[in-house]
Amino acid sequence: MQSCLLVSAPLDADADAAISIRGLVKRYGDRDAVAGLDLDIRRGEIFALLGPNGAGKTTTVEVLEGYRSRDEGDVRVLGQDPAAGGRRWRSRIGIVLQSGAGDSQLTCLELLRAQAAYYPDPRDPVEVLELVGLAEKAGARGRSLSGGQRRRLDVALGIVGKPDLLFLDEPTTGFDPEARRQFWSLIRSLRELGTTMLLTTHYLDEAEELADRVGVIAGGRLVEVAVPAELGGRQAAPAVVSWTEDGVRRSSPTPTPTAFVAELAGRFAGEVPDLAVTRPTLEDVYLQMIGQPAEEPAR
Ligand SMILES: Nc1ncnc2c1ncn2[C@@H]1O[C@H](COP(=O)(O)OP(=O)(O)OP(=O)(O)O)[C@@H](O)[C@H]1O
Repeated sequence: MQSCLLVSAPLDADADAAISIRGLVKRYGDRDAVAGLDLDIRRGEIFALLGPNGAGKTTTVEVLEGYRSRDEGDVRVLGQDPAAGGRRWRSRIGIVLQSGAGDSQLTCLELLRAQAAYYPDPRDPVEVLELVGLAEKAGARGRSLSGGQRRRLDVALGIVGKPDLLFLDEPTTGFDPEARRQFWSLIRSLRELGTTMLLTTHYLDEAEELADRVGVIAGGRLVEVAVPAELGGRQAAPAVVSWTEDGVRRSSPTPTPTAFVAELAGRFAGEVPDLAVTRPTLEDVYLQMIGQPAEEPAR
């Protein structure tokens, strides 16, 4: 039995993973929007899918949600093929789309109650409003909410069914910095409750802050999957030590920054002016991976 599993594991989707994808292909006409994608997302994990516009993120996620057909490949979401997922399977999945239900005439609580009625074992709508920080807006109509509050309502609607797996599509677009931080803390609370999350985002700091692992997709292919700190060999990349000397900003890459700084400190006999030790950011390695320069050239 064991040897059989070992032989077949690389080819077959993993039924124990929250999401397992093998050889996914989706074509629009003669164009491959997704061109042979393999990925496993573990239960309880927060996974961020990164990629430039048109990379294939939405197409992939829609296949996983059961809203888009595929041309090739084996896909399992919570152990089911989403193309054949029934009502019971769907009730275990939550989806937070880019544009939500914020314009509704119903109040927040009414909306949540209506949504909860579709699920066999929903969360208490009042508790969900508290969890997303909208308790005081229970009686407010969706259209009276601010942009950030509407997004929280979208998340509330996505989680009221107590999903095992939550899809979040660019959840914090348009948030102010404080609202984003509050939202991140909400996502962490959901993780503590055991929810697996697949997040697409264009914010690299968001991926770094939240994700256990990130996957970079470009041209319909997965370029790399790694924990954020290790993407693109970041951890092993040489540090860059920068300082100011004789009024000039200097910098030097070094594999041994501690020794380098000690030597500098000796030379300056005390504080090294404007000393900084940096390593490539997630954004640096991401832009390199997708073939973009780290900084836009001046026009
Ligand atoms: N319904 C469709 N018909 C034809 N082509 C499509 C369709 N949907 C997507 N595409 C194409 O498939 C490719 C992948 O699109 P997709 O929306 O999956 O990218 P994305 O990574 O989600 O982009 P974004 O970051 O802009 O949301 C793009 O070239 C897009 O133009």
